[in-house]
Amino acid sequence: ITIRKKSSLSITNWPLMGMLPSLLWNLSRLHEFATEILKANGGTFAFKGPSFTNLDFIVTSDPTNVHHIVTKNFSNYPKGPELKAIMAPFGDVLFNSDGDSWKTKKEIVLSLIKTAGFERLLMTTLRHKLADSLIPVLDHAARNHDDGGVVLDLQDVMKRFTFDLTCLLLLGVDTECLSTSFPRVPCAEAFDVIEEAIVYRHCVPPWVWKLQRWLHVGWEGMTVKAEECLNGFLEERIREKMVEKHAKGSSVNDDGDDNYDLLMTLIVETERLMGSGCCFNSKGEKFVRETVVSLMVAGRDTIAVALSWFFWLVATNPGVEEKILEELDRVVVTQTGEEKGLFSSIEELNKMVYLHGAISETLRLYPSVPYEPKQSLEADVLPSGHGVGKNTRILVSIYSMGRMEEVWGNDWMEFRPERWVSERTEGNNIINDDDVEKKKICNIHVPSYKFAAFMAGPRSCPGRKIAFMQLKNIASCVLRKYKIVVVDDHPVVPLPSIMMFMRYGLKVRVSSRTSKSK
Ligand code: HEM
Repeated sequence: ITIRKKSSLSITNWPLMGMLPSLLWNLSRLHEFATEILKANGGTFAFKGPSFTNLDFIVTSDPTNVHHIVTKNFSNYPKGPELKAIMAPFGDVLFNSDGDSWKTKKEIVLSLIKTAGFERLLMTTLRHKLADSLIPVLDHAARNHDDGGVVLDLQDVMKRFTFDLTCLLLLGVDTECLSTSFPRVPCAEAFDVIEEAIVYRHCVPPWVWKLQRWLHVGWEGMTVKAEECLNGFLEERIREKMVEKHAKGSSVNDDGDDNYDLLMTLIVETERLMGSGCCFNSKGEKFVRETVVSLMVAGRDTIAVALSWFFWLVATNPGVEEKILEELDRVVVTQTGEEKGLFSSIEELNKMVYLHGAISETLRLYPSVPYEPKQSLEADVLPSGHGVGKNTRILVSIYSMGRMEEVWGNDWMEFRPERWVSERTEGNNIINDDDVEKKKICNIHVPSYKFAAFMAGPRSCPGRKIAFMQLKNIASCVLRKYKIVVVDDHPVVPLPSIMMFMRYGLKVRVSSRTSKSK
């Protein structure tokens, strides 16, 4: 794929200030601005910061460059020390680790989530949380629909839902953020404050936030308190589990896959790595806590924002909504004692090919993680011909990658799940168009350096399968039960952030599909 240079759109490189004025001017529409610049410059652009700072970086959306950076020359492009400092409020987590520390953490994380036990735990926890919290909240909103209706911020609902779900999966405790009273939950709020602090640190020179942290003022002052709150919450859970482990003695983890306990497994694995009883000291406890935080960061907001964009795209594309509902009517057949279609089995999820396409299409246009930061170790030359100096910051714009005409065609701006669906006929027989039995409908595979929502190479997302299981189950349950209507004139735009949040949330009204409003 060669990305053609479209026009001469460029950014003025001012003496002393470099290109910073244009960047600041366009900050509120950062993703769009980056995409315009990248399209006009063949997919790669060298940004010059003010001459008195160290703010130069290269931004790219060129799949060939991305393949080079994240796979072929992976060892030359770690996350780098700057990201580590920026993300320090979460601790020494997987996302900001490099080298051996990353390998150890990754191995442990994979041993926790790539198991049949975890998959089963996910399915039962999801079923329980859908029935006990998401549906009651949406039912409550739908009951008042005829009286003008309750306006819900669906993004907030999804964030609360995924926080509860993640804590249940990882720690075995229900934080109950999502209920009709929309309570304030300190550990969830602390998590949000830390995330915002990380965005803030990306935007100001390091000496500013370091000084603020030292003085305990501004965002940094709030962040110190938030870290204490989140760490206190996690440490309490870890200590409880340690006590349980010692009470159980050698029978620990004898429950098999049916009663998988992720925190217990993590403690056992940590002790195997660092020695028995290590989780009672600060080093072992820190390792366990940081592994839990890594999985909270990985699996909470990524899912919440993907669902928010999905519901918005579906609500504003009635043709797509109709096709998803048709597919769900066809494939959701099990009657498990509860309402039909409330919760789907793995076999049913696998048959939701069009829904899978709609979710992939959502992530193409609105990837939960819009940028992937890297920093070169040594000088290099990218396949596009751009020179990379030693210690140069690189930003892969995943958002712009989903909008490149050369990759997605000239209808790249359209939300078209059909892009991801292939209808092959079985055998060589020419078949009738409506001979569905013989038609093999499946999803089209797009290489991960083109569809980069889950990134590519050794650091690609190991939670992709789990993510689709969650997204499809939540999406199918909600769509079958409720019609979602976005409030008139509600502005839906991305927040320029490390996560693809909607700036003003997603204000909607919901009505029950079983009532007259279907
Ligand atoms: C829509 C959902 C999701 C999306 C779009 C997504 C996307 C990504 C991306 C882009 C990365 C690379 C980030 C980086 O290197 O900075 C990543 C890494 C990762 N993801 Fe996901 N993710 C999703 C859900 C999940 C879930 C549900 C889990 C686990 C339960 C998970 C676990 C991880 C882990 C552990 C990493 C770190 C990999 C490493 O550094 O080697 N993700 N994800």
